[in-house]
Amino acid sequence: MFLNIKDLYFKYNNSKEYTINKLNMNIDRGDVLAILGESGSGKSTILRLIAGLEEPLKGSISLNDNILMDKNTFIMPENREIGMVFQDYALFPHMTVSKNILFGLDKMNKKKKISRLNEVLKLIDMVEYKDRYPHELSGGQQQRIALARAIAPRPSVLLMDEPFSNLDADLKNKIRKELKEILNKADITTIFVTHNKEDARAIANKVIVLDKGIKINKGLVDNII
Ligand SMILES: Nc1ncnc2c1ncn2[C@@H]1O[C@H](COP(=O)(O)OP(=O)(O)OP(=O)(O)O)[C@@H](O)[C@H]1O
Repeated sequence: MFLNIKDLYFKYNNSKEYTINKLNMNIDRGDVLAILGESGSGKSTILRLIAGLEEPLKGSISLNDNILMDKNTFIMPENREIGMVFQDYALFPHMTVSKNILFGLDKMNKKKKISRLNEVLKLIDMVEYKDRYPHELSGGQQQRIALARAIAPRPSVLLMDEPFSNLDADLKNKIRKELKEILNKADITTIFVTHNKEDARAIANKVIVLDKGIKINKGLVDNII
């Protein structure tokens, strides 16, 4: 297995109960996994734990045979090779599309950076938008830029928090299709969280269902929802 989470427990400082309660989860390379659950079930918290933005109380997380965290180890977020697309996209408003995407590529030399920038712009079909600012883009376009920025450094895993929550209902079908195509083309292992079964069905091949921080079901999308 590619990403392995074992007996993970987590609690926010001001909370009495575990937010994540003995979570076990595996994902294979190339999977697109949906974490499905109601508001407050702990979906975003799982992504933050995988990304290293929160520290679990107990358990372990490993990626591609490297331990990201266990009782002796804690790899910092910037060293985890994980890309994240936040619910509000978190684009830098004062930077153009190109600058936003280049931001994650600071370790590459200039020639490689430009070549990777052009590659991801083509992948998301937005070459002609490269000099625009985020406020000059639609919600769906901003989402694609956030996606391009996250995958530009070729992370091992892509995490997406509620990728459709900010989008117009009419646009949803189109954007679901686009996102699925981009993820297929980029061939990237992905975990995304959603409260919407249709989102999970449209994009994911596997799903886990979460209730109050506890995994209650898992499997192939076709068998579960
Ligand atoms: N920074 C925080 N401090 C304290 N409690 C928090 C914090 N962030 C989240 N929580 C609590 O942890 C629980 C899980 O939150 P989380 O955001 O992971 O849920 P979620 O399933 O992603 O919800 P939503 O679908 O509404 O985004 C909730 O009860 C929430 O109130």
